Amino acid sequence: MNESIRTPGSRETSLAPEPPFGAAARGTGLPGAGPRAAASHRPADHPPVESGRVGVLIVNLGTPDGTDAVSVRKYLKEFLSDRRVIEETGLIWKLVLNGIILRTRPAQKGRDYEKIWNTEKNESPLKTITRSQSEQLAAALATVDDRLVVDWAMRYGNPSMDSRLKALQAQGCDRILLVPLYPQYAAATTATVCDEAFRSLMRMRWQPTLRVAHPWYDDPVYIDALARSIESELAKLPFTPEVLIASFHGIPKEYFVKGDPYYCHCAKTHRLLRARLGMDENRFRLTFQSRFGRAEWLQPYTDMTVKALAESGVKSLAVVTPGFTSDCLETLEEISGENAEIFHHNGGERFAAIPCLNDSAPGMEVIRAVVRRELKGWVDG
Ligand SMILES: C=CC1=C(C)c2cc3[nH]c(cc4nc(cc5[nH]c(cc1n2)c(C)c5CCC(=O)O)C(CCC(=O)O)=C4C)c(C)c3C=C
Ligand SMILES: [Fe+2]
Ligand SMILES: [Fe+2]
Repeated sequence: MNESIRTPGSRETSLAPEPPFGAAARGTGLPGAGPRAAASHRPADHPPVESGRVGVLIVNLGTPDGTDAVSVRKYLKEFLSDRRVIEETGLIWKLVLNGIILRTRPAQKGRDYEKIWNTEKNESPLKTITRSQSEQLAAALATVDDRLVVDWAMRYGNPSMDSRLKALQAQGCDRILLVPLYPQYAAATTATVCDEAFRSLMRMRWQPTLRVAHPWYDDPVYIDALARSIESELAKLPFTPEVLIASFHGIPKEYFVKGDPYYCHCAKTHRLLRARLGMDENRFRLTFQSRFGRAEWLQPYTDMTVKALAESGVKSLAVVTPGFTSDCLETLEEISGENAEIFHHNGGERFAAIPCLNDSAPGMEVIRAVVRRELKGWVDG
């Protein structure tokens, strides 16, 4: 282990429990200084306590457990009942949700999920990729400090945040870094991860100390990884696209008007990436996808831009989705499927969807850089 690294478990003062239960227990025999379990002087009626480890929990949005309508309905109900996602909570919305959306959308979306499903693992790509990111991060951090424990969870569906936070605590993590896997902050994504974490902590007597990673929309490591990935993907294409679109998931315009920084974060990512790629605004466009419902969302809309470009005579187009840490329904079906079709249907000829950073080498560089930065003061090295 790196001698220069000091983590909480290496400090005498963090041993648990101190008097009145008597002298603190020594190490448990696990590598390094932690975790430690209070044993020798613990009163018989006090439960064993482990501490001294540092958890890192990466959290993605969520996904259904299966493509059948029942699984998709369960997932959509949890997702669309979250007030951070749908801020409208009145009776009319409840009637629309239960009477229309949850009756029709699960079967439709189930068919879309079937098109992209990872049949080998029987799960969605979002889950496969998030697990791999967690495993690769764990392997990288194992060489930094053996008290670090890495895990992954989904905000909606499985594995739940509550179950993984409890599992980290049971392994002795009394400090946990939460990493919502969204480079751009939005209340509908980042804030709801925090809400859920604290809901889980509300039920704990001894809460771990929690840190939340700052969004990395303008981090040079992220911009550089995106640029390198785009350049290498474009180099593989048999054509040079006349236009490149950076398509981000949208949010209702009203959320932006009320003060959500999401639009500004996306615009900044796009501006920095455009400068890094040396493209002008006509060649590299910013758009927003995945509109839901009748209200106005952030504009320009991806599908309408794709259609307008094709109609205006653009024959070759590439779309990159920098706001998604992993490929998912919104990139694999909506962009590679629906938007490619819109482009071809309106006169476009060559369309390419550039993969997300996923668990690629540049993608892992970004996650590692974010985690190492946010762990400072807890784990330095
Ligand atoms: C209805 C409101 C929605 C808001 C606001 C919203 C914001 C938002 N979502 C993502 C990332 C993802 N969304 C995904 C799917 C998805 N999103 C919504 C709705 C809102 N999203 C729905 C209903 C769905 C499910 C599919 C559907 O029924 O259309 C996914 C993909 C999940 C998967 O399983 O692959 C991601 C990822 C962000 C980043 C965001 C705000 C910034
Ligand atoms: Fe979404
Ligand atoms: Fe969509």
